[in-house]
Amino acid sequence: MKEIMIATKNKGKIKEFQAMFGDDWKVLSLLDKPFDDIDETGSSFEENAKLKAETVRDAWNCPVIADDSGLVIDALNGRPGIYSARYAGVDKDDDANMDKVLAEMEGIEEENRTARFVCVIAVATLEETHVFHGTCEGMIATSKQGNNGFGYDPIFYIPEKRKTMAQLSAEEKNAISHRHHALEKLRRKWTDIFRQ
Ligand SMILES: O=P(O)(O)OP(=O)(O)OP(=O)(O)OC[C@H]1O[C@@H](n2cnc3c(O)ncnc32)[C@H](O)[C@@H]1O
Ligand SMILES: [Mg+2]
Repeated sequence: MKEIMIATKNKGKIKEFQAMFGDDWKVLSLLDKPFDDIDETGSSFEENAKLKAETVRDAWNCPVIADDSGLVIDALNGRPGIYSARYAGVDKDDDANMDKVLAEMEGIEEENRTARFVCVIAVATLEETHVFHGTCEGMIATSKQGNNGFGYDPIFYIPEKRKTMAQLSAEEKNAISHRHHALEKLRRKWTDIFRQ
């Protein structure tokens, strides 16, 4: 089976990448092969995605993919943005992060609740690094709904589906998500990048 290393410790991302790559691939992550936490010191999704992919590539000398993603809310001037994982202070407390967003969005009218998920995938080969951007448009709900997915999915409402991202099945999310769109762009370049 073909293997690909994704420099992440996020179980939600790992599950989605495995589903999107399919059964021909074994998706490996930093949960399979431990790596010290990487400080996300970049000032954009792109910088942080590159940082994660290149740090692990340099350490292990093999091609590495990384994903930096987050929620961009218009009414909050783009916050939480690159700080999505640590928005409420403690790193990766999804409930606290969503509560903070819901509190900040209180009283904001429906038409001003527009937001998007952004995903930047960086592919660091031994020679160079490529980046691919994907977005998914939606609105910030007024309460949490649904149990699927991860992160901010319960408060991300998709008007076309009349559901939050967390109310979609994994298949439905993986057909429309920011991660899906970025991965599709990578797919189109895959043979150029890996020459295989
Ligand atoms: O850095 P790694 O190890 O990959 O894992 P992470 O969780 O820290 O990932 P990021 O630094 O990219 O932070 C992204 C945060 O944005 C949120 N997020 C990203 N993709 C999401 C998705 O598909 N659905 C809901 N929330 C998402 C989620 O809260 C993540 O923790
Ligand atoms: Mg992170």
